[in-house]
Amino acid sequence: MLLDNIKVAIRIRPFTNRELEISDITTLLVLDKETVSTIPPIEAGIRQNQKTYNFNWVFDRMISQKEIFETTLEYQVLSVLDGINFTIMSYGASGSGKSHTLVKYAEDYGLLIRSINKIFQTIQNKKRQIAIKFSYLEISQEQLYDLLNNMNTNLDIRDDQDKGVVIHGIKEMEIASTQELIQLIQIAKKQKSLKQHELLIFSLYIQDHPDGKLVVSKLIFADLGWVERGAQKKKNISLQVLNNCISLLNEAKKKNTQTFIPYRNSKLTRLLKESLGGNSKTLMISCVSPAILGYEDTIQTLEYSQMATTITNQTSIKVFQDNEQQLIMEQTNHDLVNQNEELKKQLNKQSQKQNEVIQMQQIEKNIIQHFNRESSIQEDIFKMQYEAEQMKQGIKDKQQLLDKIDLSERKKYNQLRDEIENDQEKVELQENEIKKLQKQTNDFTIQRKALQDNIKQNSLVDVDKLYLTNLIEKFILKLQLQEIKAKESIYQLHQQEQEKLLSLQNNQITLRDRIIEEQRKQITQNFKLNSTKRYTKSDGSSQLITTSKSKFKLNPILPKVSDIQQGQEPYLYRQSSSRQTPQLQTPKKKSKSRSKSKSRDKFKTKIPNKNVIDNLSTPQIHRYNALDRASPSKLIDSKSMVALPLIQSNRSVTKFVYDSKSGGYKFLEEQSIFPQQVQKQQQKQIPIEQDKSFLINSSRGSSVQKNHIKQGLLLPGKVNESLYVKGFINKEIEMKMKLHQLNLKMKKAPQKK
Ligand SMILES: Nc1ncnc2c1ncn2[C@@H]1O[C@H](COP(=O)(O)OP(=O)(O)OP(=O)(O)O)[C@@H](O)[C@H]1O
Repeated sequence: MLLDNIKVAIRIRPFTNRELEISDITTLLVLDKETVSTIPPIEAGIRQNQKTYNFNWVFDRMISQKEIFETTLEYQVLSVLDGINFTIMSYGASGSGKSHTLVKYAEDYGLLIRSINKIFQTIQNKKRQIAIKFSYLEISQEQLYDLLNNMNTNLDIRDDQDKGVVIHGIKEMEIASTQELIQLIQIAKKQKSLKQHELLIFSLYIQDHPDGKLVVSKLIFADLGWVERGAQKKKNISLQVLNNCISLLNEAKKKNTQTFIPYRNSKLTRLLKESLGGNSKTLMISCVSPAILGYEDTIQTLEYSQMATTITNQTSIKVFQDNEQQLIMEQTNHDLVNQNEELKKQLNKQSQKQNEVIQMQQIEKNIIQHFNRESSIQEDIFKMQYEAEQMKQGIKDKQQLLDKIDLSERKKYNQLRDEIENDQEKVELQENEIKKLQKQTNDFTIQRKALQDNIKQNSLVDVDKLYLTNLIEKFILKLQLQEIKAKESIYQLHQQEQEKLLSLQNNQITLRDRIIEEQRKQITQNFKLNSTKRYTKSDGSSQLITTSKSKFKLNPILPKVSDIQQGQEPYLYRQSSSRQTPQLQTPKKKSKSRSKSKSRDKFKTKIPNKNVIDNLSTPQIHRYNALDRASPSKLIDSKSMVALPLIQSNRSVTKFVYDSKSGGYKFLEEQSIFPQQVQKQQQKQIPIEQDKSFLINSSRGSSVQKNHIKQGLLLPGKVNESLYVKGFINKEIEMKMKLHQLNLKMKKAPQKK
């Protein structure tokens, strides 16, 4: 049995940036390698005298981890290979550098990694047969947690006669290298909870001890938590008991008496019982801050650390009996082999899983990035298409406005025309941009395929593959939805435009019907009045025939227009009796076959002769009419009062009048226009393009004026027969068809969704 005092090293850590902001004055003065003196800070107003402490080692701020290890442990720790227990504990306030000094397991390694590495090096060099088992636990709020197996929540400390203090149920893993230890710590740290005290325990099974017997030793690294402030303060019982034990052991030593040491009062002191006055070599690394901020903690650390220097341990080697040794060896070997396998499997599994996760995350990221790009380009295209459509509509509206502007308002006219040109340029630019973007989308199909192939070819598990395939499907669906939505809004835009047009045209149809009705009445009236009068044949007979035919379509004797021979100008011929029905005569010599027909004998074919007077007792509808010549859109203005000459006979003219004051239309029969006047008007040719006005008769009597008619409401030309009217009706049907198709399309769109 060897008597050996606890060794205590003081490590002063460097100032932190935060501490330097307050003050760079140190509270500790290192007098030599073993002595440190406190400098009570005046700023803190603490009335204390300077005090000097002695330790085994005092390490100043700039000392390296390596130096500390080489000074305090490099060879000392190897005593565990001889069967002697060894404990290294870090003690000190929060943030004083305990973990940094003791358990740092990356880069600037702490004492733990350096010690284990030294042990493995030694075992390897001397080819010694030693097995090392590792267990890792945490003490928090007087509870033990197994950090190598988080399922183990029911750990229990027991006292064994032969083995000393034993943690029942704790997992022990065999380690064969420093690297394995680092990996285990890394895994364990992930499940670490609130840190208070951490204990890393190594059991060394020494098979080649010079005694020829199995020797077991323990190496413990204890990273002790400090007294927590606030709510935690009372709960760190373990540290309070530890301080108490140190204090009592120190007193006992000073007084040279036997004192009861309350190790059992806390989990920590129970586990460290052998390290404090028991069978173990112990190194206490006390960490302190040089800053004024931590002065009180520094003093407390130095005080307890100094007390610890007086504690004496008695070290002895624990040797097992032969048969017992054999059993333990076999058991240990068996355990070690199993645990080794398990560890390797775990590590393999973990790295494989990690690879899969990384691969999967990468593919997922690629998919998301790709479809975000697709979506944003598609959105841009639709947005621009919508804007272009809006602009086009705007242009149409402006165009209509332009048509209404009178040429006399040249400035306004030019301004609007420029605006239209500008808008057209903008639309062109927009459409070019759209084309550019659409070019970019060409590659998307190939890229999508590449993403799908990547999933198939990858060594991912089926669940992951399925997830990624579904992800692509989901994005494609989203894009389709986006497309339908965008098209819907463009359809709506078109629909609005068409509805606008349709309602306008409906108004015109109503108007037309009213005109027709009035015209019919007028014709019937005139027919009765003038039935006995004779009329001269009109030129332009084809139109006259068409008109007359329509007006007298109830008369079954009248031939169809198609019956009239080509090249022969048909005209209406009226037989002598004024009461006879009007009949058509065609020239005889050019239609021999027809002349044979009995039914047509009544009609004599005649070479058109301007002198022949048509005695057909129908009202002669004035051939030249502004309605015939002028574009219908020029005939009526919805804003001013306009009279539209509709039907003219020798005696009267009936006009269709829009009265903006009353907001409606009305029919007026006006004063007579004599045939001579009519003739004059007929001869007067007004070019359609230039005709911005036409002659109207004001309802206010004789003031026959040439009024300026602004273009406005569309009105059918020659009421019921002009090509325009026919075209208009066709257009209406066409529009309705379009609207119907559009509606069908719109109904289908949500079904697609
Ligand atoms: N000697 C040193 N050199 C450089 N940095 C250090 C040193 N000591 C401590 N630090 C740094 O100071 C910070 C606190 O150190 P550490 O976590 O080791 O303190 P602690 O005493 O273990 O604190 P706690 O008890 O709260 O866990 C860490 O960022 C650490 O890297």
